[in-house]
Amino acid sequence: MELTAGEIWSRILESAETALPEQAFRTWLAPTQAVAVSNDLLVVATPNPFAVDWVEEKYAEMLTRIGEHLFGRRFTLSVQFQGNGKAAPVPAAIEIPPTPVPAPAAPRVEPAPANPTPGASLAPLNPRYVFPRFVVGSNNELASAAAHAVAEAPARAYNPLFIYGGVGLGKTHLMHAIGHAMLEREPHKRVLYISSERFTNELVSAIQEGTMADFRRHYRQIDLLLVDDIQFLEGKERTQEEFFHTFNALHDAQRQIVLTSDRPPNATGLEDRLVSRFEWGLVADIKAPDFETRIAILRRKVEEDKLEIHDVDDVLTFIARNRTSSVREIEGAVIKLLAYSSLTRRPIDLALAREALGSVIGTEMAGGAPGGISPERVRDRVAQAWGTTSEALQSKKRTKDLTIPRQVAMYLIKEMFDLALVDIGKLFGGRDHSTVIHSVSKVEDDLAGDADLRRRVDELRAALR
Ligand SMILES: Nc1ncnc2c1ncn2[C@@H]1O[C@H](COP(=O)(O)OP(=O)(O)OP(=O)(O)O)[C@@H](O)[C@H]1O
Repeated sequence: MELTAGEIWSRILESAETALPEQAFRTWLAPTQAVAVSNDLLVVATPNPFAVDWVEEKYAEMLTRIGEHLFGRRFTLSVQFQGNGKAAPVPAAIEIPPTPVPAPAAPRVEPAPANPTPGASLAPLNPRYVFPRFVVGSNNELASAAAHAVAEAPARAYNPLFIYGGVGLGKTHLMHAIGHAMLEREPHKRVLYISSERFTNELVSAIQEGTMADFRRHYRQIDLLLVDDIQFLEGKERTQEEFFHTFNALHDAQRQIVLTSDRPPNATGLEDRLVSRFEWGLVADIKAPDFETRIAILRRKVEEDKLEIHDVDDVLTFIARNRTSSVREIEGAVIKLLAYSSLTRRPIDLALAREALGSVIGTEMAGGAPGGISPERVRDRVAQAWGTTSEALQSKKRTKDLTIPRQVAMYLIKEMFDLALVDIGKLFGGRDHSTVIHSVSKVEDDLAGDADLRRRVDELRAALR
C-alpha cells in the first residue's frame, strides 16, 4: 500500500484532534507537517523550536499508539524544527509494506498502461479492510453475505452489488474486502477502488488534456470496479453519461461492479437509466449496529489490537452504550481512550473511560441515573420536537402526526438504551414487542431515503447528548 507521509500524518492528527483539548491541539500539533516516512520512521516538522521537545515528550507515545491503531504499525516519531514557518515539502508516495493482518492480499498496483491516463492509477486497498476483520451483525448481515457471494463468484452472483447506509457503517470496508478476496485468489486481476469524486476529477482532466481515449481504455479494462459514494455524481451530467458507458462496457464484458452510497439507488438523484442499472443486481443496506454488535466489534478490536483494559466488560459496555450511531464513532472512542491513557500514563479502566469519553446517558439505563437521560426523557423530547405531547405518544391514536414521532422515539430509545423491546413498548401505552420491532425498522428504512428525517434525528440525538 502506498501512503504518503502527509496522508499518514493527517490521519493520525485527525484522531489526535478528537482526543486532545482544542487549545493543546492548536498550539502544538496543528502547525506540524509530515516530512517523510521511511520504514517505521515518521519525520515531522514543526515551525516552533520549543515544540520539538514538547511534542516528543508529551505526545509522541500517544501519536505512536494512534498510528499503530490506524495502520497496524508502530512508527517512531522524529520531530524536527523547520525554520521560517515553512515545513519541508511532503515527498511523493513512499512504499509502506502491507500490514500484518489476517491473510490480506498484497495491495495491487496496476501495471502502467501503454498510454497511462494522468492520475488514473489503481488506488490501494486498505489492508485492514478484510473480511476476517468485519463483524457480522443483524445490521449488516445481507450486505456482508452479498459481498462474500460477489467475492466468490464475481459477475455471476450479483452485478452490480449496491451497498448503501449511513456514514461510518462499514460500506467501504466491505467493498475493499471484496477486492482483497479477489486478489488473493487471482492476483493478476485488475481491481480499481475509486471514489466517485475522483472519477469525476479524472474525467475532467481527461477532457481538458484531450486524453479521453486513454481514460476509457483505462476504465474498461478493469476486472473489479469499486466505486465509493456514487451519490456524489448527482448534478454532474457529463460524468453520469461517461459512468453510464463505463458501467455498460464492464457489465457487458462480465466484469464485476460494486457501488456504495449513503442512500438507496432511487434516492440518489442520478439519471433514471443509471438507477435502473443499479437495481439490476442486488441492493443491500447497512444499518447502525445494535448494542450486541457494538460489543462484538469492540471485543474484536481489543483482540486484534491487543489492547490492555482492566474491567474489560464494563469498559466495553460503557463505550457501546455511549457511542451508538456508527462504527467509526466507536473506533473514535477507542482511539480517544488510548490517547488519554498515554497522556495521563494511566491504565485503561472504567474510571478512565468515564473521564475520557464522558457519558451520553446514565449508566443505570432503565431508570435513568441522576443527571443522566432516561428513556422517558427521550420520548418527551421527541414529542416536543414534533410539536406534540408525551401523552399523545402513549395514546392509542394512530394518526400520521403521532405515528412518526412515536416510531422515532422508539428507534432512539432502542439505540440509546439497553432495554427489552417489551419495556420500550410499555413507555408507549403498552404496545407489544412486534410493534416496537416494526417501528424501529420503519425508521431505519425511512432514514436511508429521507434526508430531512435524517437531519431531524441527528439533531435530536445531538441535543440529547
Ligand atoms: N462490521 C464491522 N466490523 C468491524 N469494523 C467495522 C465494521 N463496520 C465498520 N467498521 C470499521 O468502521 C470504520 C468505518 O467504516 P467505513 O469507512 O467502511 O464506513 P463507510 O460506511 O464507508 O462510511 P462513509 O460513508 O463515511 O465512508 C472502518 O475503520 C471500518 O473498518
